[in-house]
Amino acid sequence: MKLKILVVAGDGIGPEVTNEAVAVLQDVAALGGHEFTFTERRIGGVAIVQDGTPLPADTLNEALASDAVLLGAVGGNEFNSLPPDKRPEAGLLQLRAALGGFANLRPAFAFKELAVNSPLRPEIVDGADIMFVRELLGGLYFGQPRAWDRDKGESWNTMRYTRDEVARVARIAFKLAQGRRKKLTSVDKANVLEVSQLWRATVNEVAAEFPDVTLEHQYVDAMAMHLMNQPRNYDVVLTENLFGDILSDESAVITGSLGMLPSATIGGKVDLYEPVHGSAPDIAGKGLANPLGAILTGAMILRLTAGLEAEAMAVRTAVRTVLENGGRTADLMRGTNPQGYNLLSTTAMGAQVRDTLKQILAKRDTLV
Ligand SMILES: NC(=O)c1ccc[n+]([C@@H]2O[C@H](COP(=O)([O-])OP(=O)(O)OC[C@H]3O[C@@H](n4cnc5c(N)ncnc54)[C@H](O)[C@@H]3O)[C@@H](O)[C@H]2O)c1
Ligand SMILES: CC(C)[C@H](C(=O)O)[C@@H](O)C(=O)O
Ligand SMILES: [Mg+2]
Repeated sequence: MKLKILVVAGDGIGPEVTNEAVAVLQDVAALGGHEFTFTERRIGGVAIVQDGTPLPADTLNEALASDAVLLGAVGGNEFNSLPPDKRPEAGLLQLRAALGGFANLRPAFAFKELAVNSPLRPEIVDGADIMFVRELLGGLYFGQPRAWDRDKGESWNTMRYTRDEVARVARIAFKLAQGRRKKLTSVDKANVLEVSQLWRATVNEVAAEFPDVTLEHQYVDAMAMHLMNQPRNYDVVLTENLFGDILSDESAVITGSLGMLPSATIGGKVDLYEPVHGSAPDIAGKGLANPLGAILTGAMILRLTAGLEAEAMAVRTAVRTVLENGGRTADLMRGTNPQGYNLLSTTAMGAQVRDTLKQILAKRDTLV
């Protein structure tokens, strides 16, 4: 099959981790006789410096002409004094809005090999497998008005949702739950916010279309606690933009590292793929970044945009096998006795995944 992928590697560890994801996808294409083409464009801080804007028109045009966009990360400390609409992060928000994907799927899967990395007890995290569905185009991120009136010493952001915006993302979450363990937890703050009351009422309405799915509601503050106490209780977790941002990073505690988390954004003109983590300025350029979140994001491209389910599974199996064999980036060493593990750089981890993947795909071909 043919696939045109735009790579916007961005800032910090973005280029380091996307390089590894692209190399994995190139191997999948070569071994399977698929034609994947990769184009690179600038976004974020690197684009501010070189083009004067965090989302150059040329990047956006290329994105709109692609089947999928793979983003590394944006942001850096040198931009911290800029107002939000001028920062590298603004380029990412503009890209998300232009591509139109509103359902951001953030799976948090606890590989059992990494249970020891979690500060939670292994018996709590082992087997946890949550699909967060984060609404990505509404809420405080995009609501108007937004401003900081320096003279008055007052600032505003607006949390706004329409019924249709909630219903369309809820339908995606219910459909995902139907294909999984048939449980949906919708997270809001309906005890305080009108927006959350509309959210909850709309989710209840949509639930009537999916009678086989069990729906429960949780307040976001309690959910932050439940996630740590009993992560295995959750299947699909649906929530609005900012709550989803926060809870998905929290789920890094379950998976052992933020560097393990992939994401895919669907429902728009072009699918957008990004690991959940940011540009990690504290470790950028040192070969310390864990590329597995980006590589698993590549697997989501294979599954969701390319429809190559077996190849997506093979990538995941390759990741698991490398972990089983003791391969660890530095972030995955935390909490472990280093003996018995191989400390790998970003590129060495990518290479191990690819070597293992080649073996898996070669075996599969002999079986077919
Ligand atoms: N999608 C994105 O582009 C995105 C997402 C989140 C944050 N950001 C931006 O990134 C910048 C840094 O933000 P932050 O430090 O709060 O969050 P971060 O996700 O960049 O890093 C948080 C912590 O996790 C570690 N970490 C993150 N990814 C890792 C990986 N792959 N391997 C190993 N360790 C990893 C970092 O070293 C750091 O200690 C900010 O400008 C922020 O706005 C961008
Ligand atoms: C960088 C920022 C705009 C982004 C978000 O808040 O959506 C990030 O934290 C994420 O989780 O993708
Ligand atoms: Mg985030």
